[in-house]
Amino acid sequence: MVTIDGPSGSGKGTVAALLAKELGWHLLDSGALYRLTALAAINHGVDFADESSLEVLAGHLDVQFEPGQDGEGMTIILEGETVGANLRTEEVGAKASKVATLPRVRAALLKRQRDFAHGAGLVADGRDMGTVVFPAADFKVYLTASAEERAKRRQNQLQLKGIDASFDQLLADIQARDERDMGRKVAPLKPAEDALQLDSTRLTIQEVFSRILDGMRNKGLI
Ligand SMILES: Nc1ncnc2c1ncn2[C@@H]1O[C@H](COP(=O)(O)OP(=O)(O)OP(=O)(O)O)[C@@H](O)[C@H]1O
Ligand SMILES: Nc1ccn([C@H]2C[C@H](O)[C@@H](COP(=O)(O)O)O2)c(=O)n1
Repeated sequence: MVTIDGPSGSGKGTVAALLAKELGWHLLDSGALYRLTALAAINHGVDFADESSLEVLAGHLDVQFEPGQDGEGMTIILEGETVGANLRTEEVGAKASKVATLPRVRAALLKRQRDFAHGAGLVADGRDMGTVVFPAADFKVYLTASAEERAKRRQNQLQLKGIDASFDQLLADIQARDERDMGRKVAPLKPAEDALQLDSTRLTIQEVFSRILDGMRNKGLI
C-alpha cells in the first residue's frame, strides 16, 4: 500500500495513477468521494450547514467506479448517472473541502475508503491517507509544490480544455482551499511523520514518479 497526500494541484492524482498502472495496483482517489458527497448535496438541494443530512448522504452514496474507455481513467456513476467534468471543477472542489471539515461526514466515508484495501496493492491519494485512513501503509508520500506553481498548473490544465481562467483567482482559490484543508480540526492535511516529503515545484511528473519508485525499491517493497 502506498499513500500520497498533499494540497490541491500538487500532482497527487497524476502520480497515483502512474504508480497504480506501473505496479498493477488498485487506485483510490479519496477526493472523489468528498466531491461526490458535495455533488449529491447540490443535486438533492441539501444545505451545506446541515451536518446530519450530509452524513446520511455520505454514508449512503450510491456510486460505482468503473474502468474508463481503453482502460484509461475512471468512469464514475452516481445514482445511476455518469458524472461528467463537473466533478472536477474548482466550485465542486471548494464545496468538497467544506463538507470535509465535518467530522460526521469524514466518519461516514472512512469505512468506504478502507474497503478499497483488499486483494492486490493499493495506491491511495488524498489529504489524510497516511495519517488517518491507512496509518500502517508500507510507503507514504507527502507531495507539495508552491501555491503559485499549482495555480499555474491549474491554469494550463484549464487552457488545454479551452477554458481561460484568471491566474489570480486560481491562486486565491488554491490558498483558500489549503487554509481550510490544513486548518480543520479533524484529519487536517499534514505530512505523516514517516512520509517521504517531495516538493514538486521544480520537478517534472517523471522525476516525482522516479523518486517514489526509488524510495519503494530502497525499502525492498518492489
Ligand atoms: N511535477 C509536475 N510538473 C508539472 N505539471 C504537473 C506536475 N504534477 C502535476 N502536474 C499537472 O498539474 C495538474 C494538477 O495535477 P493533479 O490533478 O494530479 O493534482 P492533484 O494534487 O491530484 O490535485 P487535486 O487534489 O486538486 O485533485 C495536472 O494538469 C498535472 O498534469
Ligand atoms: N482524503 C481526503 C481527500 C479529499 N478531501 C477533501 C479536501 C479537498 O479540498 C476536497 C477535494 O479533494 P481533491 O479531489 O481536490 O483531491 O476533498 C479530504 O478532506 N480528505
